[in-house]
Amino acid sequence: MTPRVLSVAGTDPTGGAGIQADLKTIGALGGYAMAVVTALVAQNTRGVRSVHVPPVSFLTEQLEAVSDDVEIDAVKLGMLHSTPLIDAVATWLDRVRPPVVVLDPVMVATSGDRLLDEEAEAAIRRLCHHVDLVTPNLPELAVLTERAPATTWDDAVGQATDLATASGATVLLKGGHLAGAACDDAIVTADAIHSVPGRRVRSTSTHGTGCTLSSAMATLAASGTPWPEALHRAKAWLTEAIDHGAALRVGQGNGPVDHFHALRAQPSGTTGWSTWMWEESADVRARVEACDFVRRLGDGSLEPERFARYLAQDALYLGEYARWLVRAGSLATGADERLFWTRAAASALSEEERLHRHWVGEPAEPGPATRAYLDHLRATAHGGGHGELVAALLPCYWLYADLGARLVLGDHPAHPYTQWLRLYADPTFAAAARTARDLVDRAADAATPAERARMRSAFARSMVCELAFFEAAGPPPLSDARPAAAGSSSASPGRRVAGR
Ligand SMILES: Nc1ncnc2c1ncn2[C@@H]1O[C@H](COP(=O)(O)OP(=O)(O)OP(=O)(O)O)[C@@H](O)[C@H]1O
Ligand SMILES: Cc1ncc(COP(=O)(O)O)c(N)n1
Repeated sequence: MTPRVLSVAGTDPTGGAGIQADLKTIGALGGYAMAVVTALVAQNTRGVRSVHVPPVSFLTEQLEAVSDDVEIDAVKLGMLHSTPLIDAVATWLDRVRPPVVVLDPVMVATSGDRLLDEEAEAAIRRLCHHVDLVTPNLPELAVLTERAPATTWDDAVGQATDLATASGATVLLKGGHLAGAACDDAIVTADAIHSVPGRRVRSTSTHGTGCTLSSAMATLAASGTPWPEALHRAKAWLTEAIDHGAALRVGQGNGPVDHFHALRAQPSGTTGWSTWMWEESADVRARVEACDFVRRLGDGSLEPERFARYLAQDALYLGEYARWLVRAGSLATGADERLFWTRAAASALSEEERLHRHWVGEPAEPGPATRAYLDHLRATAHGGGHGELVAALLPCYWLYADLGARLVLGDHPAHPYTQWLRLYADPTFAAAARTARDLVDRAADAATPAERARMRSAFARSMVCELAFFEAAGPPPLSDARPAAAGSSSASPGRRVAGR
C-alpha cells in the first residue's frame, strides 16, 4: 500500500529544502505526500531573507484538518521555528499518535541563518521524547546534548548514544559535517550502533540534504522498513541525488539535490536502458559498498588471507566468465561487438592465468557464491538470447569500474592493495565498462518487451551474485587459506576484462 506521509515544516521557494524537498522525496520514494506549513521562509540557495510565521492556532488547524480526515502512516517534522509551535506539534502528536515520527531538529540553514529561535532549543530537546527517530547534524547534536560540536566520528557516536539514552528515541547520526572522503551515517540507540558507510560527493549541491534524508527515512519506515535498512536505502538514493544535483543548474549558492534523478534516468523508449537497471540496483550496490570485505579492501585493513581467498575464487570465476564472453561474441551481430566481447574474453583468461601464477598457487574449489554466480551465467548463456547474456555479464564490468573509482580515493603509496585499487580505477577499464554498457543498451534497443524483461532479471541476478561474492569473502580467514603476498606482487590482481 502507498504510505501516506505528512511533512510538517517550513518552506523553500527555490524547492531544494523544507517542505518542497520533503514532498519531492516522499513522492520519489513511492509515498503519498502531504504537508502542513509551520513557517513561510523567503530564501534561496544563497540564504534566508525573512521568515513569516502564521499564528500557532493556524498550525493546529492545519494539523487537525489532515488528521481528522486522513490516516497518517508517518510524520516528518522539520523547521518548527519557536516554542509555541513546537508545543502545539507535541500536543497534536500525543493526541493522534502516528505510527512513525521522524524529527529533523532544524536549527540553522547551511547558509548560516537561524531557523529556530535560540530560546526554543529546550523545547526541541523535550520534543525528542515524543518521536521515534531524531536526525541531527553535528552542530544540532551538540545543542541537543549540551556539548561542544563533535569533531571526530567517535565523539559524535558518544553524543548520539547519550541523546538516544536520554530521549528514548533512535538517533540517525549524520557525518556530513565531518571532513574526509567518506561521509558515513549511523543508526544509534542506547545500546547499539549500526554504521552505514557513504562516499562524499565533491559538490556544492547539498542544500536540503538533511530535509531530504529525514523525509526519505519517514517514507521508508512507513512501509515497515527497519531503521538500519531504511538508512542503507535512503543514503544510496540520496548520494545519487547529490551526484545529479549540479546538472539541474538551480541557483548560485548551494544548489539542490536532484530528487527525481531515477525518474530522469528511466528511459522513455529504451535508450539508456542500462542506466535504468543501474538505478534499480541501488540497494544492492549500497550493500556491496557497505560490506566488510569492500570497506576493508578500501581502507587497507583487509587481512591478506581473506584477500587471497577472494582472489582464488575470482580466478575460478574469470576462467568461466571468459567462456560466456566468447559466447556473447559469437551471438553478436556487429563486427565491433564481436571484437569487443572476444577481446574481453582473452583479457579475462590472461588475468585468470596471472592470478593463478602470482597470487593463488594451488587451484581452489569454487565456493557456494562462486558456483551460484557461474550457474546463473551458464543457465543464461544456454537458455537465453544474446541480450540476456550480455545483461548478465555487465554487472561484473560496471560494478568493478564503479568500485575502483570510489575506493581509489583512499589509495596511498603504502596501501597494501594499491594495485587492485589502481587496476579498477584505470581509465581504460572505465572505458571498457562504458563500451559494455553501450553494447547492452544497443541489445535492449533491439529487444522485444519480453526479452527486455528477461534482460532485466539477468542483470539484477548478476548484481545480487556480485554482492554474495564479496560477502562470501567476508567471514574470518579459514585456517587452511593460503596467504597472499598482498602488495608485494607485480601481478595485476583481479577481475580485469577490458576488451583491448
Ligand atoms: N557532500 C556529500 N556527499 C555525500 N553525502 C553527503 C554530503 N553532504 C551531506 N551528505 C549526506 O547528507 C545527509 C545530511 O547530512 P548533513 O550532515 O549535511 O545534514 P544537515 O546539515 O542536516 O543537512 P542540510 O544541508 O539539509 O542542513 C547525510 O546522509 C550525509 O551523510
Ligand atoms: C524551511 C527550511 N527547512 C530546513 C532548511 C535546512 O536546509 P539547509 O541546511 O540545507 O539549508 C531550510 N533551509 N529551510
